[in-house]
Amino acid sequence: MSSSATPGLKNVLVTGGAGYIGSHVVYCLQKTRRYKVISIDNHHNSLPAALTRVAELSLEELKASCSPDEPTPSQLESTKVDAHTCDLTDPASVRAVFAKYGKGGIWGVVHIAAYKAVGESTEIPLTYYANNVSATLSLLQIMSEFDCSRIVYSSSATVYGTPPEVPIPESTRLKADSPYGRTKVMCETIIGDLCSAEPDKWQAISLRYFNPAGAHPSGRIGEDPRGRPGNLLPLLAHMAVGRIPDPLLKVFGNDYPTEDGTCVRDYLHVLDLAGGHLLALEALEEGSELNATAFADVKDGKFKAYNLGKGKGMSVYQIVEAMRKATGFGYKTEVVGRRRGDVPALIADPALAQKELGFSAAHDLETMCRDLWNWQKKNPKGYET
Ligand SMILES: O=c1ccn([C@@H]2O[C@H](COP(=O)(O)OP(=O)(O)O[C@H]3O[C@H](CO)[C@H](O)[C@H](O)[C@H]3O)[C@@H](O)[C@H]2O)c(=O)[nH]1
Repeated sequence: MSSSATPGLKNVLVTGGAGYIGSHVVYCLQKTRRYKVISIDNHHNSLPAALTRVAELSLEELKASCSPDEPTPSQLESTKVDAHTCDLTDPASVRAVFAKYGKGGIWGVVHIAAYKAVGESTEIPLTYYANNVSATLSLLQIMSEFDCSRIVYSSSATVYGTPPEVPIPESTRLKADSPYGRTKVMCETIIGDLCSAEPDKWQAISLRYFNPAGAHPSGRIGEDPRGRPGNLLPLLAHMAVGRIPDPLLKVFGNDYPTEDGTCVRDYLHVLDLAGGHLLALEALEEGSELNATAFADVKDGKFKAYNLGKGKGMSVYQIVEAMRKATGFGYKTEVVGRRRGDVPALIADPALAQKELGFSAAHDLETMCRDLWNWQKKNPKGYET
């Protein structure tokens, strides 16, 4: 063990720790007081301030929960993040982070960092393959060198492309429609192959995210996209807070085979999504109950993929209405042509994650929109405020 070990805490490396999902995952890990988080982020689409806020929030919550007693040194340590600004495509700097903790010093990895814009990936595919696939390969090689062989991988509903049916079970064939989606399929394949090749060493869980939204209810951490948001909920939040001149929501198509003609997605609260990562990490703990359940039926290496969604679809118009209620803003909409790459409906079948991990996306749409608006109101310019 390295000198960087804190008794009672497992060291977990989170890639993309300062991002929207990463920061909420780090918060959830810290809340257990069982992990010490190390973060790697290149700040391509995030700011270091996110992790400063997470650490402050965790410390405040810890002190409040201990009071009148003082937190223990291990509890205090769990609220700190060892944050590194480095790029996963640069093996030397990633290796230096692992070297700091030594062989076996990092217990597991939550690998979130990736480029994620579907449209952009069709324009610059090589950048996506390099940043998402090559970087993952390099990370796995470095993990192997340092005897770290537990990984929770951030995948996406995009791996299903246009699914033959909704809700979508994990057994659905993978057939991504974009370079971005194919990077996710490739990384799942690589990780699965590794688990098959060395079944006594590697264990991995891939989490296929549906559409995360919302923010921590404190309004201290949330989504802070650079420039004009491309995704629906942050765009509506930016409109309501006055960041978009002449706000007009372009609805990408109302001629889909859905109830109101607009696309349907499965939106879930980001804290529910982040909680799924905790369950996945627990399932990678040898001897744990979740470990036994998750891998009970696995024959060819310990690799498992789970959908993280609510199992409930919402149309674009339903989302606009929910945000109108949350913000009081009078959204104007205009129907335009379909957006390239959009599919009519993506709804998770979350039964497997519920049964094997005990996962539940408990927050409702109203809470999701309220928390998103609370974050946006308090931070009209995001972390730059
Ligand atoms: O200005 C807008 C923006 C979005 N939409 C619609 O709103 C819905 C949701 O769109 P988002 O861009 O918010 O989300 P997507 O489902 O397209 O994308 C999400 O899911 C993808 C997988 O399907 C990827 O993982 C991606 O990174 C992630 O943001 C879609 O029907 C889209 O057509 C509009 O009508 N107008």
